[in-house]
Amino acid sequence: MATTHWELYDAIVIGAGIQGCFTAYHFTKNKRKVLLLEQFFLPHSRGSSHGHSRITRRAYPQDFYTKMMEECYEIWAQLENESGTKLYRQTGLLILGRKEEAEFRTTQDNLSKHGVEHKYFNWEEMKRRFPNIQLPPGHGGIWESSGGVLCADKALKALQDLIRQLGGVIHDGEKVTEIKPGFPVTVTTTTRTYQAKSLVITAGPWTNQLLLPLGIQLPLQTLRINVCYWKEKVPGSYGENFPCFVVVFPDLIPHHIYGLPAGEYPGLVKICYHYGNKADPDERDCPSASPDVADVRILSGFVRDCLPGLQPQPAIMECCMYTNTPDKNFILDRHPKHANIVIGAGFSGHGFKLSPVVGKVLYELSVESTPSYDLTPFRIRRFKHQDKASL
Ligand SMILES: Cc1cc2nc3c(=O)[nH]c(=O)nc-3n(C[C@H](O)[C@H](O)[C@H](O)COP(=O)(O)OP(=O)(O)OC[C@H]3O[C@@H](n4cnc5c(N)ncnc54)[C@H](O)[C@@H]3O)c2cc1C
Ligand SMILES: O=C(O)[C@@H]1CCCC=N1
Repeated sequence: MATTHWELYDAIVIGAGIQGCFTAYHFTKNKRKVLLLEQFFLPHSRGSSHGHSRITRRAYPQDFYTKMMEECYEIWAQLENESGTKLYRQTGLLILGRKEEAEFRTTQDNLSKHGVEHKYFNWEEMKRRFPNIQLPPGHGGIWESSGGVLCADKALKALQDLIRQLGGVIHDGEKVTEIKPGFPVTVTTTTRTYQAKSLVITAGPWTNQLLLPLGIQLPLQTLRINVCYWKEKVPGSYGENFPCFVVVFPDLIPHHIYGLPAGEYPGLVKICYHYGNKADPDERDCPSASPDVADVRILSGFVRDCLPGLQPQPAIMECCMYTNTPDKNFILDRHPKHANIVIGAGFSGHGFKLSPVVGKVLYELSVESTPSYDLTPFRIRRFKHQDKASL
């Protein structure tokens, strides 16, 4: 039976992925008592935040993300200073596509509007500057020099160390099994019961499991993503001086492809498809899941045609989870009936870079201070006519 722990926390945060860690970090920075609960022993690789690397960039078609990224870059730098750990490598980033295509053009316009340094390279310029990228005719690249790589595992460790140093409490290996709404909110795990003034749920692909007894289901799709690594034919050709890239070829490939320079594993370039197979996070690796590999076939074709210096079959395949919303925008909101329960979910495969501001906003919602950003695009009520939603 779970024993009761009689300390009243300002907040309990469920889930020590990057969003829960940054939320707990903002609580401790603001001198609030926070308890971060994680079902698995840390570190673990069963959610969405593990692995060595993530892309960071300001290049987005939606200007609310570009705006948020300004402060994200500042907080990432602050975290580097406070932890004494290098977390960001500036590699530059290319968005590859066609000027005539809406998303490509909106991204370029958005960078101009926000004064972000960037350039457009047409097909000939791309060929000259990046001879190891072979684009289809008529395609070009938007170059954003501030794009780069974030060190994901190191960031999680840095945040968890700082949360503890600043007086926050982290309990790993404790799965939350029951939430009793109210003031205070009562949270029971596999070992103990706790109370807090507010609760933040940042449970990644497990979010709807926790929300079911709280009377809502969000329209979230949980996907198993194949994380593929591709071998350089000539060692070093896609390493040090190669940028991150995002491929936006909607006429040829239904979802984005993205890549990061070799470095994580020597001589291997990480290239993934921005879509996967539907999967329950608890059954991600079960042999019965037998995912189809249409994504890997698409990636192989892209590598063969556009990155001729790489072997066109993956050398390593790992696994990660996405939690997608129908519009691929995040959910950052309060529970519709319980105002002291805050939800951060649906990061749709692009939430890592934005986690410093996500954590700040979730903190602000919990302590009822005015959010620093307009949260209209992230509200739960935008789904009120959605089939899968029960709000
Ligand atoms: C292959 C891949 C590549 C990506 N690339 C990029 C990129 O280049 N750039 C970018 O910005 N983003 C990228 N992302 C997206 C980004 O990594 C995610 O948006 C982000 O990690 C989501 O974090 P999270 O904290 O919401 O979820 P998670 O990391 O899944 O964390 C949720 C946590 O909650 C815990 N939990 C769940 N239920 C309970 C419970 N009942 N009790 C206690 N704990 C619980 C889980 O164990 C887990 O640790 C990528 C994602 C993947 C999978
Ligand atoms: O968020 C990112 O930058 C990457 C690349 C584009 C698709 C998803 N993740």
